[in-house]
Amino acid sequence: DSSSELAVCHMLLAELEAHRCAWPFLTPVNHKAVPGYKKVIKRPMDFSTIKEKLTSNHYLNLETFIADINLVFDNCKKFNEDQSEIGKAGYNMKRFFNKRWTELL
Ligand SMILES: Cc1ncccc1N[C@H]1CCCS(=O)(=O)C1
Repeated sequence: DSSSELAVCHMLLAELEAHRCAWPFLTPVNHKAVPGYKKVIKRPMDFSTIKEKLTSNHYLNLETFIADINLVFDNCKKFNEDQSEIGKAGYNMKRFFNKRWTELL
């Protein structure tokens, strides 16, 4: 049911935030400090924004939550070179997330 799904979302988000490769994704990208980001990335997303949406009951179910998590990694892949530090962190986080939520299915 949706309350247990939301408990799963909280748990997954906590694990993502605790991951050693989470540092690029913990707060919104400062588009004033990152040239081109505002123009290129149409729907910015980060873990702190997801936590705020989760705690304010914005997510109706697991799939809307997973969609925002994947937006974080899709934005990362679009903007960052694959072999950059941030690009590699995004790839590691995506692999970790996919492994964890599929284990919960
Ligand atoms: C995810 C991402 N994509 C593109 C550029 C920057 C970022 N993240 C930044 C978040 C704040 C700290 S940082 O400035 O080192 C990295």
